[in-house]
Amino acid sequence: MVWGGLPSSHHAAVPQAGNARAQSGLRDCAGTSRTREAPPGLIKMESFDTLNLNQWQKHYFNTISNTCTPRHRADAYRGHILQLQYSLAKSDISQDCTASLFRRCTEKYSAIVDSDNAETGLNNYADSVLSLSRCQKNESEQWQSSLSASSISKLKSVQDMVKSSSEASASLVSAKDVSMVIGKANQIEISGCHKTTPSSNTGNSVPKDTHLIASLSDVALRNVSEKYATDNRKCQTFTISSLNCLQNVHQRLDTKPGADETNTLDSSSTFSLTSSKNIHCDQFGSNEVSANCPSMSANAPAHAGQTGTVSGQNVPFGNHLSLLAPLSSSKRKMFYGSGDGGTESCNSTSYGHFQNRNIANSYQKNFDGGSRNGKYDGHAVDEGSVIAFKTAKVQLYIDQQKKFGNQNQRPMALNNCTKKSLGTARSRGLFGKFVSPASKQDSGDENCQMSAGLYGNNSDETSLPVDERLKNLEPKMIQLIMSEIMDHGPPVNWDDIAGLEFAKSTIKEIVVWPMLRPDIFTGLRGPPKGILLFGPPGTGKTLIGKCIACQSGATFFSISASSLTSKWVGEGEKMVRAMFAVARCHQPAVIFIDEIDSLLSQRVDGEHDSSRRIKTEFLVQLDGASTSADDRILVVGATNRPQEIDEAARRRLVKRLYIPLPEGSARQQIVVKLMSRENCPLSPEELELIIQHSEGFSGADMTQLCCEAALGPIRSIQIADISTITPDQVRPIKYIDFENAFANVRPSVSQKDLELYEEWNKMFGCGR
Ligand SMILES: Nc1ncnc2c1ncn2[C@@H]1O[C@H](COP(=O)(O)OP(=O)(O)OP(=O)(O)O)[C@@H](O)[C@H]1O
Ligand SMILES: [Mg+2]
Repeated sequence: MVWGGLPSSHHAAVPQAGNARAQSGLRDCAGTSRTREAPPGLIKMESFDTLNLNQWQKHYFNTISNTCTPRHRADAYRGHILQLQYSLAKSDISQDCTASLFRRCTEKYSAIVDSDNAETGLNNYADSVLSLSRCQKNESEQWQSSLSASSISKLKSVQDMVKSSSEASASLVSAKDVSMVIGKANQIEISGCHKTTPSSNTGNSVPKDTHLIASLSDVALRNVSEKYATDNRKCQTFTISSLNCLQNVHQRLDTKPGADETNTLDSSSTFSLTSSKNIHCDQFGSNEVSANCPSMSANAPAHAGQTGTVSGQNVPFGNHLSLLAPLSSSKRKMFYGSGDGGTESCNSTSYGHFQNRNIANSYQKNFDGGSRNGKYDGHAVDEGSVIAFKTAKVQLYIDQQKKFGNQNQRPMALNNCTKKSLGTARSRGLFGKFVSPASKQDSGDENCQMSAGLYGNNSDETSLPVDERLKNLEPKMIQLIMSEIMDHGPPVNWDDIAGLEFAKSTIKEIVVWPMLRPDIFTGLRGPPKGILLFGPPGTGKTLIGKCIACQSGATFFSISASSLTSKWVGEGEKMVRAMFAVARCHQPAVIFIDEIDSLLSQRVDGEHDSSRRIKTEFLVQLDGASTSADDRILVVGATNRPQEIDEAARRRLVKRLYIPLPEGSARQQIVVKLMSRENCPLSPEELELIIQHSEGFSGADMTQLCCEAALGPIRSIQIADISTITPDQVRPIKYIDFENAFANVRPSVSQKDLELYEEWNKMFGCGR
């Protein structure tokens, strides 16, 4: 065996026997019988080819040579390591031996690589670079940042801004420049351009009736940190520091007399801090301020106890702080929102409207401690949810979704009903702004957005449910029904309808009660699917429709036949389908079709195809294969031409109620009601005479008669005096005015027409 280049001292550790012995010797090199570790070069000859041997020897020589550079030695040890890996892979040496040798080689290798000694190590590259750089001239020591508070304040633009903001009575800080952080400590920190440091409770108390106005941040309030703790609430400390440099928000600490002292933030006095806890304002100019207050409130007077109020929403003190610059009233309104005044416990959190998402997000993000449920617009807000501004309608919709679920997607109730009108019954009136139904889809209209959200039409709220029944319908039609046709008229009561007792009681029986008690009105007692109100013009048919809308509690769709046929030429039947589909989603629903004769007139030869399709679709929807017996959709039609209605439609409008001309008592009711709002001291005899003279008048005629009589006193005034006379100088309405009015107002219904109605009522009517 030849161990090339190995020093004799190492030979003792070399296995002297053959291959097997050599292997066992290597394997035992870390064992007890041979305690001496084999040097890196101890590898049996037979396991190496010549090349490896040469390399090994070379490496070994390099490691022991004093003349070798650190780099050569490092290479040598790296070579040893590779050789060991190679030998281990070939099972030429034992694992124990490999581990031992590895450790030694690695240590030595690392010692060379990591050493920054220029003679023995390699880790000195940086030194040379640094020494090189040290030779270069470096001016960094002379450099100073210009971004210091003093240098910034010297800038002309900053000074101008400070000056203008000082002069301004209102702050320029907007909520969007303010952020809040809520931490665990019992502190609220409001930081402006200076670093915020919570102050200790060592400030001077604000004397009563003292008004301090501070100019807050010239850079606006960038960070408002609200630190809040669930525990130790009684000694919460609110710290407003670094206020001396805050130029833009005027803060008035207003200590008011009362059971507790009140501190008011915000120069417009809309935000107040009232708390039994301590409020400190440090560095407030030269003043230090602290005051004890019972609660914190916005737009609210001082409250004793733990609860503050944000615009009607009670806020547990310490859970909510929004430092507002005096905002414009609209912005402030948005910020505060309109709360419901509901009381929350001290462990819950209330939010007003957060005008700025950042605030809300920051607030929400950093909310720590206390109850996890808060209130938003009077509705629960879970922790983690992002508070974003929602309109009341959208919020109401969300609430109703929670309440009714997908089954009953009623939108919102107004006066116990939701009224929707299509076409003629729009509330915009004569001078209302034209709203294109098409453009509404893309507009930011709230209703539109809501309906888009409702029906999953490319809205932000795509997560909202899409009703299966609406999937095949055109979104624009659904949106039209949901938003463009919405109408909220003045509420109408049953008492507003004079006379017509039979019709009213029948409608209550058919419409109102089944809506209220659907569990009782089932089977044979189930309500009819259609009602027809027919009678002379001006007798109150449309009025009844409005009353149903308000009193039934159902979703109310008021649709004009002409709008179906004119606006959607060729698409009228789709519109009808969409209307029923939407109504089905909003059960119980009432579809009121005024002048139904124009929609469901008798089908004749040569009729336009589109109107025929509309009729067919309507009949199918009203009582067809696609209609479920459980659907609680009532169609109420009104017409003064009942004889023109198609017989198939007539059959489906099961209850056909005659709405006749008002009787004497009803006419008297109308006159008394209308005159009660005027200065009209009519005697009973005079009233009786008026009723006698108005035989054959419709309700509309009676209304017109009263309007005409009411003009009598005005006509008696000299034209020259019209411009100067005061309302109380106008004389009362007298009987003579009615007499004159009778000369101008005639009954609008002829006797011949009346006979036709009577006849039709006898044939098809359900009334007396
Ligand atoms: N029974 C009534 N009680 C009180 N007011 C009535 C009554 N009937 C009619 N009026 C008055 O007449 C006006 C018109 O009534 P309404 O529009 O309901 O008539 P209509 O039956 O629908 O007529 P048309 O068949 O021409 O549509 C009402 O706004 C109301 O002022
Ligand atoms: Mg009418």
